[in-house]
Amino acid sequence: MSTVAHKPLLATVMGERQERPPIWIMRQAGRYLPEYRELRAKTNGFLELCYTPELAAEVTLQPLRRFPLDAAILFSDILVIPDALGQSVRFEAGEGPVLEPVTAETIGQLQPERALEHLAPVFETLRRVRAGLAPDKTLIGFCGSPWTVATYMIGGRGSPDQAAARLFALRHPEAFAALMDVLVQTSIDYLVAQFAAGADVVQLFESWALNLDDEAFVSQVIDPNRRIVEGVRARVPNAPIIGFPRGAAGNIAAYVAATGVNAVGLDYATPLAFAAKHVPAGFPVQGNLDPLRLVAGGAQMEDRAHQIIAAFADRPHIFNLGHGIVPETPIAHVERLVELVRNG
Ligand SMILES: Cc1c2[nH]c(c1CCC(=O)O)Cc1[nH]c(c(CCC(=O)O)c1C)Cc1[nH]c(c(CCC(=O)O)c1C)Cc1[nH]c(c(C)c1CCC(=O)O)C2
Repeated sequence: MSTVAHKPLLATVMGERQERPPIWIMRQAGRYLPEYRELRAKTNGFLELCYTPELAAEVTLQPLRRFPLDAAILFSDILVIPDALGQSVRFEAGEGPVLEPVTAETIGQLQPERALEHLAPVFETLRRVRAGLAPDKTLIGFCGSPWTVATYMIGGRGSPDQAAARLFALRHPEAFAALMDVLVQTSIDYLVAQFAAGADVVQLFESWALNLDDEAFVSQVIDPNRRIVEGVRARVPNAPIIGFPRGAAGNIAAYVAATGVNAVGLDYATPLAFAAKHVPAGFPVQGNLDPLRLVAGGAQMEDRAHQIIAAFADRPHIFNLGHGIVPETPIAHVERLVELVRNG
């Protein structure tokens, strides 16, 4: 009889409090690591790296060779979905992603029927990572949530206030609904295939959950995320799902109550006392150290990390940053943080 290895991070997502919080770091594979920069310099572009399973699997595992993290996260990007739908997506050095914006007229030209085949290398990456990962480590897959992906598809790039997409949703409600339908359905298929390829947990990155009034928050964030959770669970019963609605602020309780996610990621601007009060007792949380405290290190990092651990000591808690690690982060600070979370 084979025994299934205990995965502390997966167990925490499923509602089991651990002796010490398991830890992973958003964007843990990336430019703060010299071995990532070295490998990246040998590729022709960021998307090529995402679509080359041998290299993407290697990059996924790099942070786990350095730090005793509890999870690996698939190395890919949320913008492989628009790319798979046939939209032009480029990553310009120093500029971030640049897309050819969709319009009310061109949304009908997206090609959801070709998306999964285009994403086949991602599933191969997951199978390779699974094979190279210790049995007690959790493998996290992910996708961008529909609203966040739509902000890039409509605006053509990142923006401080997502004005282009917010206005589009108000002026072209039917075209916007059609776009969200395509994104919801493609994301369900994509996540189901990630589970089939070995993911233990998936995270929905709703990085632009801010700047929405509460009506738009329901229609643009809560409803699409709930549809994804329901659609995935219809095909993968009890699928473990973390939602990360960055900037949800006062909408956090509604997000938790209505989407059906198992655990909620908190951004670093969410007050600890607010989260403790408004996320129901016993509900798993993830977060939420300011990434700049990890850059600064020392007492600024350590004291706050202890506060976060204490604030969530009475519930299942996954330690993480409140947003992605930044390239300037010293590796020694990451070592110290992981050590502190594991051993105090
Ligand atoms: C909004 C968003 C994107 N991508 C992602 C989000 C949601 C999370 C968040 O809010 O940070 C998610 C993402 N992007 C990447 C991962 C890999 C897994 C991980 O280690 O967490 C994940 C989970 C790799 C990446 N995605 C990107 C890089 C850097 C590209 C490079 O190596 O040149 C990496 C390692 C590029 C990217 N991709 C995106 C932007 C805005 C940029 C440019 C900004 C930047 O460079 O940091 C879109």
